[in-house]
Amino acid sequence: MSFKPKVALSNDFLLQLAKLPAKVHTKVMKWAIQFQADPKSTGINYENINGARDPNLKSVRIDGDWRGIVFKPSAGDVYVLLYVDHHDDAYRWGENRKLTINPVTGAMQMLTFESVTQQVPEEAPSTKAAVAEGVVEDSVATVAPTLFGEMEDRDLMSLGVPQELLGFVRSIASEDELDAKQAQLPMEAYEGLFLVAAGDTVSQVLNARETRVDKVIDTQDFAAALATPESQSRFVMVSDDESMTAILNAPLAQWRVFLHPTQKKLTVGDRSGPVRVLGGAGTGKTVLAMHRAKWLAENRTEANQKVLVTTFTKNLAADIEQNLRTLCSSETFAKLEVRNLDAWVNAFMRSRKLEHRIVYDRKQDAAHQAWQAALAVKDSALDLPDNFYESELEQVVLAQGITTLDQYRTARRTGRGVILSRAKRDAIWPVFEEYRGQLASRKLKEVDDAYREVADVLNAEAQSSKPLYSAIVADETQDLGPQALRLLRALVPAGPNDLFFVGDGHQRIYSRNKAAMSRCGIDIRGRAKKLYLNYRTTDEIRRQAVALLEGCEIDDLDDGRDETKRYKSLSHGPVPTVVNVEGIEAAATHAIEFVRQWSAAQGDGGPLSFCVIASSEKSRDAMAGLMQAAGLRCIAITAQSNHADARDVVHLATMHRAKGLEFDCVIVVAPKGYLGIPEETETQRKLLYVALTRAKRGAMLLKLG
Ligand SMILES: Nc1ncnc2c1ncn2[C@@H]1O[C@H](COP(=O)(O)OP(=O)(O)OP(=O)(O)O)[C@@H](O)[C@H]1O
Repeated sequence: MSFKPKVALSNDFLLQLAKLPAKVHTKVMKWAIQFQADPKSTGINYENINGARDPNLKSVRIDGDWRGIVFKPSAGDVYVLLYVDHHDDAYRWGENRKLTINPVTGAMQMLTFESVTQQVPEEAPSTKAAVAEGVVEDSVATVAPTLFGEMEDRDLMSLGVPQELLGFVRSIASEDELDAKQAQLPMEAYEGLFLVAAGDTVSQVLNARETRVDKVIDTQDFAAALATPESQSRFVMVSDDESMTAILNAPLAQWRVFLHPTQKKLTVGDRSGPVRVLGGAGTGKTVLAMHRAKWLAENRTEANQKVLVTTFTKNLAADIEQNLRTLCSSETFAKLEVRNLDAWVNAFMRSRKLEHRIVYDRKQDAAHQAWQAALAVKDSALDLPDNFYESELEQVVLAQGITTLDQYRTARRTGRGVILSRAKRDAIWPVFEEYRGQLASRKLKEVDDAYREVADVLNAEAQSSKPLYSAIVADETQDLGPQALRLLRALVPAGPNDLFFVGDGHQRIYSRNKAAMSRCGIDIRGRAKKLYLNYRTTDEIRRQAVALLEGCEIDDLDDGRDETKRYKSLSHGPVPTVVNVEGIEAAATHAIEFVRQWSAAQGDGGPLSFCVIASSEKSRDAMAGLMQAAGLRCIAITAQSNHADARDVVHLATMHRAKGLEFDCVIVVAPKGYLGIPEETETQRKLLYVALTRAKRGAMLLKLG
């Protein structure tokens, strides 16, 4: 019996493919599809690479001067397409690479020999530029204190450090040096090392990763190595023309194919109950949520059921839906329902002939009148300002679903500042009662009340009707308040794979929606996970954004706290500029200059995407007018239109509307006051964090005086 050889592609190959001129791209694609079908074809001539570090790397002629580099071990039937380039460049690339298997984790790892070559400190000139394999370790360890010098080989390798890089890693003396060497390390090794540098033990890291290192590894078995989540974060096995074509056609959509090992582990397999995944901006939470939803739809959803994928913002839901459409087959997509929670609750109420409309803004129209009428009944002897009543309504009455005076008398009011005696509560309550009455007479309902009442309906029907959904996947969980979480809890019966939440306390921009999952009937104990690596933003932008949150408390969506220390970015770029400007005209001048400079620097590398992110619709529109007058095409991102991927325009968005989106470059325009005393400007600072972290490459913060 003959088996088809295993064929895989590397992420480097795809990145390189994306850079090729269109004509060559087509030829390489055609060749790669044939190669996938039969890598043993007599038409493929594998040539040795003289001076190669790895005898298993071969060169193959694709067309004219173009060469592919393929991994073809002497034993076993595995072929990996690693790289493509002009003849000389491809050979040079191949000479300096080696594909190995980590003897502890079993992961396939690509070594670059420039990185294995050590620059040893001046004190040890005799070993300068020695190769790491066994040579440098002792000399380095004695020269200066290092971060990982004391660690056992096995511990380092279990974090993902290749055996050949043990000396290289042991020489690292500071976190900055580790960051500078990031590109030379496998992703899992870099991540493991910075977590250890931040204070985690090796077993904490391995437990959190759900990685077992007690198996015997055959370091020649590349077929087995390809099956590890670490290998799959950089290599993908391709078994038919169709999947090969799909991958080659979108070489830059790496998120579809190469998941971070933690993303991969959380995507597949059963979980015994609700899962919560935390991660700073750009750590791939939405990507994970989409892959998990796909897996649940394909594997744990009956024919007449669906997976509900939900989030807070309407235009982010539209974005997710569009991406899921391309990620999934049509059969799978048919088992998904993507909708922001407000829209979902609205549709449910209509389907049940509940005629109330939902109040989204208490400052407008009928809701405003209702609120004013309610304030009119307040007890002036209490001497409490109007905004006290509004925050009490949002943070206590609506958040906790309080509907009677008795409940209000005993309500938790932690963090509210003002202490209220029973008599005062009795005097305040009529305002809230009046407000609900005023709303009801106008056929209106606060959104939290709508969530609560729908949850009550669902709970009452739970025994008698089949659940609508097999599972729920929620993005932006930090902006779903307690009643929203209770509603999600009521939508699926408690059990394996029921609820999957991703979110980030740094991005909590609706402070009224602060909720602890455990107090909403959602128990995540043993299923609380984290993503650490920022795939979107340069580390320079990430640091700048994080610095703005100094002094702010970041929660973990439950009763604990998150911290910023353990997050890192994979890419680097210029430090964002922060400029004080007087007036919107000056802000527009800086923004125009920024767009022109970045566009000029990009040359013919393809247009960049830009977004001006403003603190209000008014300043967004003023910036649009001024930039348009200077000849730049501008387009506003609204709840209805979300063309964030268009590249020949400058997008403009409010901070709330920009959530979840991303652009090459971002210009943030905010009043200086946003950076006032941290305790008083937490929400504003989080808005700035969200806005800045929308940028992939360049960012500027304009502080309006
Ligand atoms: N495994 C991956 N490989 C390559 N790119 C990835 C991967 N995961 C995520 N990305 C990319 O990183 C960027 C951020 O991903 P995503 O939007 O999922 O992050 P997020 O944590 O939801 O961000 P935020 O909370 O800031 O909105 C996107 O461009 C996405 O395509």
